Amino acid sequence: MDDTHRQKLREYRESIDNIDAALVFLLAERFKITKKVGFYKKEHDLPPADPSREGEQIERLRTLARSANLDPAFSEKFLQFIIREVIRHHERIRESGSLEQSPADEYTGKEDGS
Ligand SMILES: C=C(O[C@@H]1C=C(C(=O)O)C=C[C@H]1O)C(=O)O
Repeated sequence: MDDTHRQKLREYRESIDNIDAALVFLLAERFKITKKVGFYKKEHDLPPADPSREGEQIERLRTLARSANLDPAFSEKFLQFIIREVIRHHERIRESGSLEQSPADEYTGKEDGS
């Protein structure tokens, strides 16, 4: 690759790196608050998943995606991917009262403690 291409790509990639960093911080904040929701649900014996809330979020994000010129199907898949992980956390909190894995689970790579 010649220097011109290298320089141009470096410039674009700087911006990509900043955006990726922002995404990590945003996701960390989201998981911080969904963890609180998980403990609240456990305390009040509420189910980990709430499909009607999820349906509303998906509709809202699909509309936002369209207005931002982003593929609504992609935004839906992205949100569902995150929500699946949140529900997994809530199930773990409900069953064990914590999000931490035991050292043995970490060793075997198991996430359900089996
Ligand atoms: C965070 C919640 O729990 C689950 C996860 C959701 C999410 O990550 O947005 C939405 C609904 C629930 O299935 C919630 O009930 O608000």
